[in-house]
Amino acid sequence: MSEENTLNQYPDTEEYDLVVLGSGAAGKLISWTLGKKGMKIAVVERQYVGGACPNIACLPSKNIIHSAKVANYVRQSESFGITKEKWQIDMSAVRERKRRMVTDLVNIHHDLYKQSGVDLIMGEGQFVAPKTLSVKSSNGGVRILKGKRIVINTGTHAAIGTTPGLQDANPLTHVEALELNLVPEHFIILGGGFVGIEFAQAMRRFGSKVTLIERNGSLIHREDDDISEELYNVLSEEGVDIITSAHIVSVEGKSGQFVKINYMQKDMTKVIEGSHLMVAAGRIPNTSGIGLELAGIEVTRHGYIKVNDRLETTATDVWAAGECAGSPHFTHISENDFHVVVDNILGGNKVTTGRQVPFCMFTDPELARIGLSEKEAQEQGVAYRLAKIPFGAILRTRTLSETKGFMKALVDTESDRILGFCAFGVEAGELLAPVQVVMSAQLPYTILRDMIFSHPTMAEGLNSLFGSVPAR
Ligand SMILES: Cc1cc2nc3c(=O)[nH]c(=O)nc-3n(C[C@H](O)[C@H](O)[C@H](O)COP(=O)(O)OP(=O)(O)OC[C@H]3O[C@@H](n4cnc5c(N)ncnc54)[C@H](O)[C@@H]3O)c2cc1C
Ligand SMILES: NC(=O)c1ccc[n+]([C@@H]2O[C@H](COP(=O)([O-])OP(=O)(O)OC[C@H]3O[C@@H](n4cnc5c(N)ncnc54)[C@H](O)[C@@H]3O)[C@@H](O)[C@H]2O)c1
Repeated sequence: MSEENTLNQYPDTEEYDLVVLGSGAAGKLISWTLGKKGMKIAVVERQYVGGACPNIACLPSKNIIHSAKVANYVRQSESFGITKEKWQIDMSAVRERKRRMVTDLVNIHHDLYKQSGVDLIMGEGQFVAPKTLSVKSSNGGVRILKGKRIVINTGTHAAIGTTPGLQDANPLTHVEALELNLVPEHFIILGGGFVGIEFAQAMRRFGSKVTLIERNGSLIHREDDDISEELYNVLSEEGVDIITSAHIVSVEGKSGQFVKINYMQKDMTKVIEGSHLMVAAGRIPNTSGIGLELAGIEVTRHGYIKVNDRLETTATDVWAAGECAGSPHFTHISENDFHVVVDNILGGNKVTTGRQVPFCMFTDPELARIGLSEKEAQEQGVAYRLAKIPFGAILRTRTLSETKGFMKALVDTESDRILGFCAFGVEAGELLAPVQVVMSAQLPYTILRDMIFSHPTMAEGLNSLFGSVPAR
């Protein structure tokens, strides 16, 4: 549709310098940054002010996971010399702590929108023409917004799949699981990836019987085998039942009452029954039904918005950022997408190519990784020297009674550059940062080997790890 036709069809169109569809990590930061520079900006958000991270994903899940960790400490308190009489889990109070945090975070977001002068418009947005969106609010009102530029940051949602009976079982996703006000009797989780694993440990620590079902031969199957095995051991020791190589055939019952999972494992038909069912089987981009085709915006085979390394879509002056653009599914990456888009809107040429993608899975202990894994190095034919030490070798872990796990580093055989680092142990996520800095500055591993770190801190482990790199 031509610009003239659009204006004829929608005479009340409101004009903006920039319209952002979806207020995820990238979208909100782009809007606040450019809003403060004087651009006239509208952000369209249908439900979650600030996006998934503060409302239904990273932060509330880590809040609940921390309550579960406290429960675990209380359970083991005698081993720390603290005796207890009676204790119990009050899931309503657990949920209340999480809800208070979310409310505080949402209020902070509202303040930041006000300070930046950005119009936050609550409603469901969809394209009706190039760079033109209709926004339907919950009270039925419709507004038409046209942007000189558009950023799409609509995120993803949990994939439920087409397994017979699964939809009808009303399974929980992470959204509903974070709102539980009781401890499920038997919590079954489909999917042994990040979401499934983090929830499995937390719910077990609250006292549920937990069964984690994964279709691949191991948990987080893309990681190195020693990591998957150690994780399996940690979860099993805590009493999580893990079923791998399972093909779910059908589901019966309703989550919250009674569910029955019929599955095949090694050509055998098996059944598992429980009280609650959660699906954590991957993500689907929020890109269908939003009129992308009316705006010249193409999607990939998997429904992600097609972008180049500047995050430009197939339509001029339209960018996509975060998960909907197929960027790695982490908040810090969506935040990095914000830098790429803002830089490009302001005339720069920042790209996504070659950026670091660190991650931390918030099990206890944590799993953190940056750069190449051994699997990836082998697949790519990259030669490496391997250093690996148990977490028990770090004296700090002894003071905490948290000696489980190990860390390893891959160092280039020709130079002293660090190719990859992986830690599965207490505070692993915090150990990632110094290694990343060294990698990013292209410094030799010997910097970490020889650095004087305070004693007794976890960082001392980096002296030991890099002290064990085989000589060239
Ligand atoms: C349980 C869980 C835990 C996680 N934990 C972590 C973690 O610890 N660390 C980490 O880095 N990552 C974590 N992630 C991933 C992380 O949440 C996402 O990568 C992150 O939120 C980035 O999302 P985004 O910017 O792409 O968009 P989102 O934050 O998903 O925002 C998209 C927004 O667009 C809105 N929207 C969608 N369609 C429309 C429409 N048509 N009209 C109006 N609004 C619309 C949505 O309501 C939403 O608010 C977790 C994910 C899950 C599910
Ligand atoms: N700490 C963090 O940073 C964090 C935490 C949670 C989520 N996330 C992000 O969110 C993304 C999505 O997480 P996720 O766990 O939903 O997806 P995922 O892709 O990480 O894991 C999904 C798992 O479900 C399995 N699966 C799929 N269908 C199945 C079926 N029918 N039966 C059994 N198993 C099945 C897959 O094989 C896979 O192992 C993650 O990849 C990650 O990027 C990050």
